[in-house]
Amino acid sequence: MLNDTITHAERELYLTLFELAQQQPSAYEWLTRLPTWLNDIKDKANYAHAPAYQASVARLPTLTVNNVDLNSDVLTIEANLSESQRKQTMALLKQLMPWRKGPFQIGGQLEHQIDSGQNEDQQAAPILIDTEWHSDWKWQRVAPHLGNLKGRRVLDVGGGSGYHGWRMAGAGTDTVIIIDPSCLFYHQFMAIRHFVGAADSYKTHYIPVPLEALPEHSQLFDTVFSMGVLYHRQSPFEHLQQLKGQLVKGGELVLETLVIEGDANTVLVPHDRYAQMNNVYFLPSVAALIGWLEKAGFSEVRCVDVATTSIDEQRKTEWMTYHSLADFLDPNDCSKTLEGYPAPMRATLIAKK
Ligand SMILES: Nc1ncnc2c1ncn2[C@@H]1O[C@H](C[S@+](CC[C@H]([NH3+])C(=O)[O-])CC(=O)[O-])[C@@H](O)[C@H]1O
Repeated sequence: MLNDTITHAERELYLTLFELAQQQPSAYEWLTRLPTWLNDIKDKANYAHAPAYQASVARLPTLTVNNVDLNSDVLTIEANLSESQRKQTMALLKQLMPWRKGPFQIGGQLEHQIDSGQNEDQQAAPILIDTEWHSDWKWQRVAPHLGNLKGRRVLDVGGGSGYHGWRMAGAGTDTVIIIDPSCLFYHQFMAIRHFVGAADSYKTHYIPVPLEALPEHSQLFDTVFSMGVLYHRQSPFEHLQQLKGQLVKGGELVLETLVIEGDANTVLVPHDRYAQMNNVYFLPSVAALIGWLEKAGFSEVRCVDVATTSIDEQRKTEWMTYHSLADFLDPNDCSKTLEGYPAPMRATLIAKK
C-alpha cells in the first residue's frame, strides 16, 4: 500500500520530473515508478532501520540559515545555533552514523556578524561532520576536468550521502538527481537537505534506487557520474551500458573506479575479499578500462587522474568509528591490502556518448 503523506522533498522531486517530462517523455516512466521507489525505502520490511532514520530526520530543529555554501570543501550551512539546538542536532545526526561521505558543517556565523559581535555569546560552536572520507579531495581531483556543469542536467550514480551531488549543484547545474540504494545514505542526504532548504532552489534530488532500477534508455542527462561503483558490479559492461542509456547523445560520462597497474589485458578479480570488502569484482588497468569504455560505444575516452588512496583521505573519525583504510592495509607494507593485492588506487575517466 502506498503512503498517503508526501514530504516536501518528494513533492519537489515529482515537480522536477513532471517538468522534465514536458521536454523528454521518457521521464514519464520515472514518474510511474516513483511512488513505489519512494514507498519501498520507508518500508520496515525492506529496511529495518527506516522508521528510526525517518524519525531522526523529522525531529531535526528548524534553524535560521544565513547562507549555504555549496562551493566550499567543508559543505557549510551557516546558521544560528543555540546550545540546545546544537545538542539536539548532534544527537539526531549521530543516530544516522556511520557518516562516510562529506565533510559537512552546520552552524557558524557569517563573518560580518562575528565582527560586529552580534549574537556572539548566544551562538554554539558549529557542528562539523568529519566523515570517514575526505570526499572534497576527490571532487578537487575530478572537477577541473569536467565540461562546464552550468545549466546541465546531471545524474550521480551511487552518490552516497549526496556530498558530490551538492558540489555539482554548487557548480551551477540545472538539476542533479542522485541515486543510491542505501537507506542510511538517503536519510543522511535528507538531513542535510533539511538545513540546505531552498538554498539550491530545490534542484538537488535523491532517489533511493540502484542504477539497474531506472528505465534503461532514459537519455535524460547531459552528464552522468559513476564514482566508486563499477568495482562493486558483477557485470561491468552492463553497468557501462546502463550509464550510457541515461545520457543524451553527446553527453559526458565521468567514471571513477579502482584500478591496478598494467596493460590493456590486465584485470584483477579478487578471489575473496579486497581490502576486506566482500563485494569487489573487477579492477582493470587504466588501459583496459579505456578499452572497455570504447567497446561499450563511448568515444573521446581519456583518463584525467590516477591517485592512490591515502589513510588521510579515508580514515576512522568521530562520525565513523568502525575500521577504515589503515586497518585494511598490510601493517608491514602499506602498498598492499591485507589480502596481498595492490593497495587502493583510483582513476577518473571521462568519455562522450
Ligand atoms: N547498483 C548500484 N547503483 C547505484 N549505487 C550503487 C549501486 N551499488 C552500490 N551503490 C552505491 O555506490 C556507493 C559506492 S561508494 C562511492 C560514493 C561516492 N560516489 C564517492 O565517489 O565517494 C564507494 C566508495 O567508498 O568509494 C555506495 O553508496 C553504494 O550504496
